[in-house]
Amino acid sequence: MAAITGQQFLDRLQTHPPTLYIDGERIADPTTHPSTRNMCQSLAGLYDLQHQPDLRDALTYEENGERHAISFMPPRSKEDLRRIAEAHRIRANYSLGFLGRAPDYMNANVMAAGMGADYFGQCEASRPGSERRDFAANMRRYYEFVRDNDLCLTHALTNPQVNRAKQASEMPDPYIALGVVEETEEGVVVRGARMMATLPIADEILVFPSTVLKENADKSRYAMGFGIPTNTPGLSFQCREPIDVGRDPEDHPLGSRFDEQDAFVIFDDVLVPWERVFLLYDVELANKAYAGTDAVLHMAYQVVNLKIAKTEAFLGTAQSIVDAIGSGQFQHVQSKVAEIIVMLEIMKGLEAAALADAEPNRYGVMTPARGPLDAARNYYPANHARLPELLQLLGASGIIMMPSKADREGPLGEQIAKYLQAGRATAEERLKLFRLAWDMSMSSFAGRQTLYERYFFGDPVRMHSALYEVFDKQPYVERIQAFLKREDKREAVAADD
Ligand SMILES: Cc1cc2c(cc1C)N(C[C@H](O)[C@H](O)[C@H](O)COP(=O)(O)OP(=O)(O)OC[C@H]1O[C@@H](n3cnc4c(N)ncnc43)[C@H](O)[C@@H]1O)c1[nH]c(=O)[nH]c(=O)c1N2
Ligand SMILES: O=C(O)Cc1ccc(O)cc1
Repeated sequence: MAAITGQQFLDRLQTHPPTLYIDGERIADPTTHPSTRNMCQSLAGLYDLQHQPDLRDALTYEENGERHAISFMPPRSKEDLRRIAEAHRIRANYSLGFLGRAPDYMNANVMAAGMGADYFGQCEASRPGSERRDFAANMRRYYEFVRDNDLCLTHALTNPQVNRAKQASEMPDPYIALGVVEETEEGVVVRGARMMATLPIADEILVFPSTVLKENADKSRYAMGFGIPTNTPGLSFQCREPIDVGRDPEDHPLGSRFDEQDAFVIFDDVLVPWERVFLLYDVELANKAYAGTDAVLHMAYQVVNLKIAKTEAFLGTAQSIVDAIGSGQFQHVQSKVAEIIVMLEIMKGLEAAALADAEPNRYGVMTPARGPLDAARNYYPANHARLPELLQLLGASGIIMMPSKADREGPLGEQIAKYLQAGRATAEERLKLFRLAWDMSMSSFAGRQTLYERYFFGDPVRMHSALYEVFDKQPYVERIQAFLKREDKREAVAADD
């Protein structure tokens, strides 16, 4: 198989549904359940893009006579990276950048991990040469399996938020955090939970090392990496309250389409077959897994392109509001739109710098530069919340006074058409626009987005610390030291009389 169609995605999900629970109910078929079916359709639409004749070349690449999604392509040159970025942006525009975890993100993860599979071979529990316990071979095969079947992946890294002052082993129960219970002939049995998996409507879950395991020991039952089907026995996804509440897309233009869901993941003695194990017990390897394979950089490259598309959507919406209500001559209004332009140009500049300074990594994969990507993934979470705030400031009461489609078609329809028209738009056009602005800035969909942007790449506090640790500050310290020691010549120049 190769790049799949939307229908193939839906068929697969219907025949192998993940064990999802929403509001106390087991979801037998996510493709038809009211809380999840629209999201399934949106994902199907995203898969269909790669078969659209005008996009096929941009979104897929050929390998061994098959066409695969381009986000699986190991970039070998800057031109490859540029093509991947273009595909990320095309796919991001499908959701105006509001689908945080479209499959491209995890595709970038498994591509980089697959290319850097030797990293996992260093694990002491790995048995190179053995058919099932060779972790490097397992990681390589898993990448090919995911690519060849165009699988949709979710992932879960963090432990339950029980007590952040304690290590996993110090919790009230040793299996609150996900841990290995035993090894068997077939694989490892794991028990416990992971806090967050966005897009549980997926074929597989990748359980990778928790961002930073604070274990004191070198070896830990909590250090692990594996990938298994989302319908594996013993695995359950407790979903959060749905945001898609069945409203017309005209009323909830984003929430009715792109509720990607977030789930708490429970592993009730789940057997992970040996051939799906990539890392075990090794705390140091676990803590560095994303950096050691450069997966974090390829994921960040997808992210920076996605956030460019999202910022462009905020800019387009902001300016449409300004145009609709005729506020563009006010200087503070111009200044607010200019703020979005500045954010956009910063993100575009960082993306361009990451590409310009890309270099092949130790596995021969052309890898975007770390510095600009680290800047982007620290900058955007800190500044994103200003974007919905700016829409609120520009739209004011218009963002709340938005009769629905049913209202427009109801007894007050004529009055609504008259009083809620805009200087340069009919009431219908104006209300559709303001509904979008509301879903970007005010609704529960927007609220979840704001939290997502703050945390999806990790805790910003610890990300800043990590940047502080890795960034080489010494040359700048030395420059200042040299300046402080400089003794300039101070003789007066003789006056020229
Ligand atoms: C909407 C959404 C969606 C997702 C995710 C989050 C959200 C909000 N995440 C999880 C994300 O990786 C996670 O939120 C961050 O890593 C932060 O971890 P916690 O949420 O557990 O906060 P945590 O509980 O660690 O922090 C809470 C507060 O305590 C502070 N704190 C805690 N420990 C600290 C320490 N040691 N030092 C300093 N400060 C500390 C933090 O700074 C913060 O203010 C996720 N993950 C994933 O694996 N897959 C996914 O798909 C998603 N999806
Ligand atoms: O934990 C990391 O080091 C990188 C990372 C962060 C978020 C994520 O979703 C995947 C990887």
